[in-house]
Amino acid sequence: MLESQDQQRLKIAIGQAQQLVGRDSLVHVAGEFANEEDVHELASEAAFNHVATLVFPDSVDDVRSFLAESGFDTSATVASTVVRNRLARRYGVPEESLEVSIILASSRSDAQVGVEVFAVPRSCAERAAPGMVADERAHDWESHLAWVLTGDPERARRICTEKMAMVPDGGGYNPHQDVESGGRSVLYFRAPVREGLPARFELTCAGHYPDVLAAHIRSGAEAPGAPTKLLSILAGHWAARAVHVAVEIGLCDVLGQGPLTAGDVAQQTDCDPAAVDRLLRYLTHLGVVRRLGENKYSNTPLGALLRADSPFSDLTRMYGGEFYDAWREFASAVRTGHTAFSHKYGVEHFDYFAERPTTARTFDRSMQAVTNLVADELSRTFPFPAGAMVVDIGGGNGTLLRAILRENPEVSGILFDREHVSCNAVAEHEDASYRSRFSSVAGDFFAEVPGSGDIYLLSRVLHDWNDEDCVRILAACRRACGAGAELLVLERLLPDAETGAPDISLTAPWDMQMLAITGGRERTRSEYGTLLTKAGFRLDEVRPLPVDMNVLVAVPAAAGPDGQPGSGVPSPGFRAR
Ligand SMILES: C[S@@+](CC[C@H](N)C(=O)[O-])C[C@H]1O[C@@H](n2cnc3c(N)ncnc32)[C@H](O)[C@@H]1O
Repeated sequence: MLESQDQQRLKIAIGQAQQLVGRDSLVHVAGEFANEEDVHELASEAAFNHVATLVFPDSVDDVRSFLAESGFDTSATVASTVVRNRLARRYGVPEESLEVSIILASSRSDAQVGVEVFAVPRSCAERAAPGMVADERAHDWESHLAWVLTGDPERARRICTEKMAMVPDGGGYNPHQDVESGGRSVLYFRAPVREGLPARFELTCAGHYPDVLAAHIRSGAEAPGAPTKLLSILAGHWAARAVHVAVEIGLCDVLGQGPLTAGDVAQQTDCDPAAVDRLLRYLTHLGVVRRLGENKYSNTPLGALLRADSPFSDLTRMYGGEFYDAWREFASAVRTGHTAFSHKYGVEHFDYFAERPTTARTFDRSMQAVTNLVADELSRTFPFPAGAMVVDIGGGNGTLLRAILRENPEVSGILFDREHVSCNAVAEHEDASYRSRFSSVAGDFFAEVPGSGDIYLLSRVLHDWNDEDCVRILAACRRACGAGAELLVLERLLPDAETGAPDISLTAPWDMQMLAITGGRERTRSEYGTLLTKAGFRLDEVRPLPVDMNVLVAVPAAAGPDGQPGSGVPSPGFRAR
């Protein structure tokens, strides 16, 4: 069924499309810029194509039926990648948890009246991110107007930004669309708000224009919004502090019991009512909480992640605690190349944890936040073969190994980590159903790692270390593993420079975290390939995982480290596929 809000949304999109069809539609939306000669020229080279909107039906067929009843023919459904990615980022959920379909529709009476509908089944949206439906309906972030260009895209881009006060808002190239014309390029803009029209514009044209796209994406950072953007960057640590304080005072825990007023929250957290009122307003702005009727607040999906039962609350404590204090010394890290952490505490962070059991536990739990998001997908991508022995090197408290052992009842696992970490981990797995298949070994991965493995895991270990140390860790794995073993390296990847695409992933900020805290770095695929080769492995393939993570699959090369023959005990030759 289509709820009345969605019916209304589709009716509005159809009405706008009917209104905009025709040669002068761009002039129509140009508002105070409608008299510019250039705008008229651009309008003559830009055919209105569609109005896009997002709805939450029971099923995609409900959208088709509604459009058919409204006099529209619909195309085959296509899976969306761009809108799905944006929604996943906005709500902090894995992309895989969202089904987003695209339905293109054109009016039977005038084929130029086009509507593009993004449809997310309501049950899927509510399951993945409770509150998404209401948020999207309230803010209308995904609606846009689209034109197809026949003229020069660079000229069009300049007219839009210089003559129509539009702000570049990303773009892309899809080689799979319009294949016979060399693919399709898309430029996105944010436009001055015009009463009743979406504030996002899309210009598309056949062909690939890498220089135009690069200039457009670059200028997004330099556009008239730059001062505002700079101010919000400078205020970035206020956001991190506010979220950290929300965790410290247990704000999201009390809101987890149900909607509360600022006064209730202040009372239950033992804080100043006026200050909490203002904090809640800022947390609303950040999307952590949402304001309901009767001056009550509730957690958004983001706020729910900050409750004490979520490892993200431990991550927040780490980032807002020792790591935040270390970041004050970031200038020293940039000047010397040595970690800000060691400047602050006089010792590197893993040694610091070894001396402080409580902080170490918080760190180990904090690692679970991301590991939980990738563990299931890894188990799905690699059906670990029955009888295999999985060795998780630097496996922390065993979250990843636990997911693998639960999912694969015929698989056994060894958790390998430093003494203080593996001791804690054993206790955590004591009552688990897979206990008889789980063992924990303490040691130092620079010296030696367990030798009986068929599949070795290095999850978010290598990015903690410099190249030289990585080769030492990998070489220890290479010495331990037999010819038929496999090594799975889980890491984020920096883009290889030659793609020229802007890096909007989480990898670049995390590279700074590695510089400040661990002394390691994030790397490109080819940089990991080089390290693996040096240690006697061959990088075979890379597969994506949620939250910008990847699994790099490597196998022992014929020669061992630095060209020496491998010396590991031969394994039975299990393959993780
Ligand atoms: C960033 S954590 C990753 C934890 C886990 N693999 C995950 O992905 O959630 C890095 C791990 O390496 C471990 N580690 C650091 N130095 C080590 C060493 N010399 N030998 C063994 N483990 C070490 C740390 O204790 C920590 O658990």
